[in-house]
Amino acid sequence: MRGFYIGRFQPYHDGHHRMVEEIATEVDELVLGIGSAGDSHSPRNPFTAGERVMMVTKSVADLDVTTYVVPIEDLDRNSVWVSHVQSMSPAFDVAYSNNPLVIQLFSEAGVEVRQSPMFNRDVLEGAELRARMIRDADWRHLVPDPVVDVVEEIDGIERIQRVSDTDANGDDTDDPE
Ligand SMILES: Nc1ncnc2c1ncn2[C@@H]1O[C@H](COP(=O)(O)OP(=O)(O)OP(=O)(O)O)[C@@H](O)[C@H]1O
Ligand SMILES: NC(=O)c1ccc[n+]([C@@H]2O[C@H](COP(=O)(O)O)[C@@H](O)[C@H]2O)c1
Repeated sequence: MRGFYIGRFQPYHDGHHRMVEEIATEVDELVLGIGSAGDSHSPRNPFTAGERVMMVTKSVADLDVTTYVVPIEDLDRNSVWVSHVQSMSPAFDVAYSNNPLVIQLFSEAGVEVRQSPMFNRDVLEGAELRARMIRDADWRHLVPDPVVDVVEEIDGIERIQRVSDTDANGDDTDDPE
């Protein structure tokens, strides 16, 4: 059986990784969708699709499941998003998500959806990780080790601090959703 799990992974963190580890116990193969793949260099989406492909690929390398990492760009039309996903991904039998819109769209399209518990959500949240990166607070213990390496390789802290400087870029704030 093949599963599908999509996130923006800005950045990929230990909450995502816990979810992937749980999914790996239920499926033979797993497609990891890099959502909002066209977005980067903004406070909410600082990292490119390619950079997120590196974070995810290196983090799941040791898991006992075959994985495929597939960037998926956003569409203006929610009603055809599931078809768009299916056109970009290896075929899958079950989708995993805790995102209400994603759950609704897959369910309406007749795709089985499974949810997982939220792990340590007070800190394991992308917005919290990005806020820590911006203010130089400790974030490294909240992500898999390969993500630290990728952020360093791409000079990601300098990037997120620069694009979050409201004097330089006030049009895409990272306010809580
Ligand atoms: N701590 C967590 N435990 C379990 N699932 C999580 C956790 N954090 C996020 N998820 C789930 O992972 C998927 C992808 O989430 P996403 O990439 O938006 O991360 P996020 O931490 O919610 O980031 P952001 O704050 O940037 O929205 C969603 O289904 C989300 O509910
Ligand atoms: N119409 C669309 O393009 C559409 C609809 C639902 C989800 N998505 C994407 O799926 C991903 C869902 O991941 P999150 O759970 O991280 O929000 C996001 O990148 C989101 O933009 C896109």
